[in-house]
Amino acid sequence: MLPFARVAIIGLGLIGSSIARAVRAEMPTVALSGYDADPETRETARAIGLCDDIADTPGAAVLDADLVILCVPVGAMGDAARAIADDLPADAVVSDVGSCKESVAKALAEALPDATIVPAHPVAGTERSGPEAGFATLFHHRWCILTPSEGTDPVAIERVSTFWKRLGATVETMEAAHHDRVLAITSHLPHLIAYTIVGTASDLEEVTASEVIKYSAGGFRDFTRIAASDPTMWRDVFLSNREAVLDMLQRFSEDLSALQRAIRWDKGDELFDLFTRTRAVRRSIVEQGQDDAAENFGRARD
Ligand SMILES: NC(=O)c1ccc[n+]([C@@H]2O[C@H](COP(=O)([O-])OP(=O)(O)OC[C@H]3O[C@@H](n4cnc5c(N)ncnc54)[C@H](O)[C@@H]3O)[C@@H](O)[C@H]2O)c1
Ligand SMILES: O=C(O)C(=O)C[C@]1(C(=O)O)C=C[C@@H](O)C=C1
Repeated sequence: MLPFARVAIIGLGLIGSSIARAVRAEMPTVALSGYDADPETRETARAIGLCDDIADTPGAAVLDADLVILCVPVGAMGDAARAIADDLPADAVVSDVGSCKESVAKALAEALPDATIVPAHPVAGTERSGPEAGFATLFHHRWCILTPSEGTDPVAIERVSTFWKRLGATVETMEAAHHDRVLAITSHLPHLIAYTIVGTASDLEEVTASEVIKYSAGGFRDFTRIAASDPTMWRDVFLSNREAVLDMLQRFSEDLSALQRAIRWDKGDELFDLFTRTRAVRRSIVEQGQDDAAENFGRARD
């Protein structure tokens, strides 16, 4: 049985459009409506037939929905929720896909005090954005983390969980604060490091900077992919998950200083031991079959 019959997607960028495509592929009888604040994005969504209906107002998009998913940058979640408040059906479940959960849960609860809210975070994406960047298989074999607050209707949680499983994801539930600490180190800090290293390289003297581009090899290239990620989305992530990111950054800086010392004082054993430990981490990730990112990116570009 389908967990929902009428799904409204607010925000039709990479994640919203991927959900729309995945719903079409996996649950074709579900009625899909969509809305995006950007008129050009709405036009594109109509032109590519992303949903059954692309509304011109957020209220019109959610009028008949039994599931509403907010797929906007985390800093815009509160605005997007306020914009649907008057038209949201009383029995609709509201969810989101934000990359941080505590701040979003607070914004949604304030904007929609009477709604049933089941926050979610599909841990899957690419550096691209917009309605044409999405693809139906984005969530296959990827985690989707639900962070419902205490007292949330278990039936609503189960329905949202079933929805994500139908899109190919593996679902896990955890507390929002814990989610934000875990993702601070596994996703947010890596993006900060990528933005920094590419920024540093591009600030080098003119000749060297052009050589950096010309000779960029595997490692740096991978950083440039991550550093091409959407500026609005990532500005919002860092400002919304401030405490956890600053804490992880402090620990990272201390470890980086230790490495700096090891290089300065010729402590080869320290370097070797660390690199041996990190190689084991990579191998265990590959063994668990979690390294299908490259495959996903290949599909994204087909
Ligand atoms: N990109 C990723 O890798 C990824 C992965 C998982 C979760 N997320 C989360 O998904 C959300 C969307 O990210 P994305 O990558 O799809 O971004 P995107 O830039 O591709 O799309 C966001 C869309 O939201 C629209 N929008 C902004 N404010 C709005 C509002 N108030 N009402 C309606 N539409 C509005 C924008 O016009 C844009 O089309 C973010 O919260 C992000 O943290 C992103
Ligand atoms: O691989 C990428 O391009 C991503 O940025 C995806 C990624 C991640 O860090 O893993 C980015 C942000 C999300 O909230 C979830 C997934």
